[in-house]
Amino acid sequence: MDILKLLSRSTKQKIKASSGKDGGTSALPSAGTTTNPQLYHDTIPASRGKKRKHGEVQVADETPAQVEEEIDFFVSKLTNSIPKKKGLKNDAARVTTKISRDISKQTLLDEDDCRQILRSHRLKLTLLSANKKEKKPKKSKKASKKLEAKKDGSKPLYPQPLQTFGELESTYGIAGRMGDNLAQQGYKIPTEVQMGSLPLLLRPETALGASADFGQVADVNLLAVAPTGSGKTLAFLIPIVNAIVQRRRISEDKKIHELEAIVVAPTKELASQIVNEAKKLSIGTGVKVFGMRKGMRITARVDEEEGEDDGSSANEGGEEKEQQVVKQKGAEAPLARGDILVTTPGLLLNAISTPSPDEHTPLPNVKTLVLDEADVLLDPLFRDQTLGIWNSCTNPELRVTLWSATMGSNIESLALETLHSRKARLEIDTESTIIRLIVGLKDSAIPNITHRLTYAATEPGKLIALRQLLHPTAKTADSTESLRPPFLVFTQTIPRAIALHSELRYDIPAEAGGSSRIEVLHSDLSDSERSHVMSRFRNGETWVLITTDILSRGVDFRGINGVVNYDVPNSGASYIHRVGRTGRAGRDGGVAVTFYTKEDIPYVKNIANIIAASEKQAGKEPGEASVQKWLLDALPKPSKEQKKKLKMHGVEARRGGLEKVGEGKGKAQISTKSGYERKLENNRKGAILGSKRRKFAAEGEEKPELRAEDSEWDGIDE
Ligand SMILES: Nc1ncnc2c1ncn2[C@@H]1O[C@H](COP(=O)(O)OP(=O)(O)OP(=O)(O)O)[C@@H](O)[C@H]1O
Repeated sequence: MDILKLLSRSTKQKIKASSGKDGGTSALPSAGTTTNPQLYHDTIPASRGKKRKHGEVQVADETPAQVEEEIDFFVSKLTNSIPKKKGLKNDAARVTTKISRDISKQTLLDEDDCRQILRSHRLKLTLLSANKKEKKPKKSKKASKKLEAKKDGSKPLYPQPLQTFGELESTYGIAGRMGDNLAQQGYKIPTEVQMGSLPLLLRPETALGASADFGQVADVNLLAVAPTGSGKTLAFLIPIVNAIVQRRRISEDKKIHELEAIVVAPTKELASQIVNEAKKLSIGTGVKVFGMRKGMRITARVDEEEGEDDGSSANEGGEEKEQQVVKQKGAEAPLARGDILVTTPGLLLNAISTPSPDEHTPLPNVKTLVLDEADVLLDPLFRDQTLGIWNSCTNPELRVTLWSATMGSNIESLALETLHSRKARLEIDTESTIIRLIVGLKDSAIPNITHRLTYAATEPGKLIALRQLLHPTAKTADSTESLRPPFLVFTQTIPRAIALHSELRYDIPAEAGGSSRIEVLHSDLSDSERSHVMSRFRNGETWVLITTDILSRGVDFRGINGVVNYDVPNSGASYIHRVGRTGRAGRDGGVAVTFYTKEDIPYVKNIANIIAASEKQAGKEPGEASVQKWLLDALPKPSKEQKKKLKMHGVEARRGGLEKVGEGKGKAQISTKSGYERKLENNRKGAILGSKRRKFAAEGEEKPELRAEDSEWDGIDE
């Protein structure tokens, strides 16, 4: 079925590739081709990149040609689902693994080669130290910069880059079964963030080799800033799963599961995606992964025989092997079992809360804490919840890794401070360091998508423009105005998403599936509705998904052709994450359309700058730029105050619902509260209920029931 044909009501359409190398429909992310997943592979001078032994260096560009992978958004992908039986079924995958293993049986690179390869992939690694900066005498800007680099202890690092997945086994000692699982899923070439982080997290002493002149290689903490869709999930999961597999290998009782790693993510959708990825990686390893659920008890240690928990559902009943129950929440509360817990911060914090508001029950066995979308998790609104979890991890060997495509420098210093103060509190006498890994240009949108910044003048103008994207007409036969499904549409608020959905639900002709092809997802829906909408969109039953910023971060839909910012995002970071839902894993052909009206003019310069930087990275000539220089110059620069207001409340004029076309002045003002205010209100309600509950608990009375919406933080929304 040709969706576009049906959507355009049989209007003939010529699909023009936006940026694909091979032209035609194949350049669309959902149309089938995937290129090298790496975004940056500048050439290395011929004299560089040689191994000291075994001749030629196996730089990523020279790895065996990547097999073009057919992606059909409308057919659920086999390798994306968890195979029911253990073991490799695919001979080709076995052969690939074997080849990669053989390739990588080589010695390590010297520092100079490492530097060249890291540079060619635009990887920058720096060791940051929590040592307080000393006051500097005033000097020229240049001189004082140099001085700071010395005094704050930061130092460039050139660790071994991971060049093939085969090296994971041969050089970094990951379990063979994990290697097989990676091959089975078709991973061949590591992305940049995987190249830079995996050696460090798996075997820092090997990765840093002679360059490791700092003492604390054992507890490498990492802050990674890498583009959207660049494979950060795998980069943080491989080391966690591997560490658990290795520890379990030498453990006397293999049936005991300790909670060893926690992954915190801002939304339920992202958390459940991570659970799924972790399970795929752990097949056949004995590692148990589970997602946090409301009311779950956390135990530090559980015997496998006490009941099976495949992690997909909470396990009822069961007794703890050891009396290390973190929180007793009633006999019928499900017991969380496993080695890796994936959670939103509110859910876990609730599970470990104690009668004292400043204290949480410790999680002594947790050795790795991962903050995915760390900049959101450490944003003032959610900071207390995240730091509450961080500080509850009392293991002296705790390693913390922070990941995002955007990271303010305040997050860096907050992370360093937290490491430092935690160590001081636990009287750990080692230096607090973080290795910062930056891939490409920090805080920028991916270079492999096409951006369109479209002036729609008014709200009705936006609706007309969106309909135009849905119903390409003969006049726009070059398809520059059309957008091929599947695509995502972002609005500023929940009411606007709902209103937009009801505006458009009959825009898809019945013969193309009708209103069932357009859906809406937001945090006011129940958990089951949310996961139902997600799976329908993932397997291609829904073509257009209208949503809020709840889906702007981390969520990975493999074959999305486009993103429409129906409402201008609240910040530059939000733009980067929203548009990063397309063009994943280096795929070409994604389109990001942003509508703006006269109300948005004070705020769009930021977005225009991000687009310009992204296009510059992509090597576009000034003539090809989608934002002309005159527009960049003409747009007003928002003040700090304006930016702050926008981030907190969104565009003022849009804080209600969607203005109904043709209704004149009678606007459909559905709500006057911004998402931020609603969250604050919810958090406040939650805090009041929480303190009431603690009071009751302290007095031995029955606690008041915590309602779902109070007990759980839904993450960023609106
Ligand atoms: N080495 C690889 N080769 C090919 N595909 C990969 C590789 N690593 C990851 N991927 C795929 O890339 C996609 C994006 O990965 P992932 O969701 O981890 O990105 P991310 O960096 O976390 O993005 P975001 O910043 O949006 O959260 C996934 O579909 C994943 O399977």
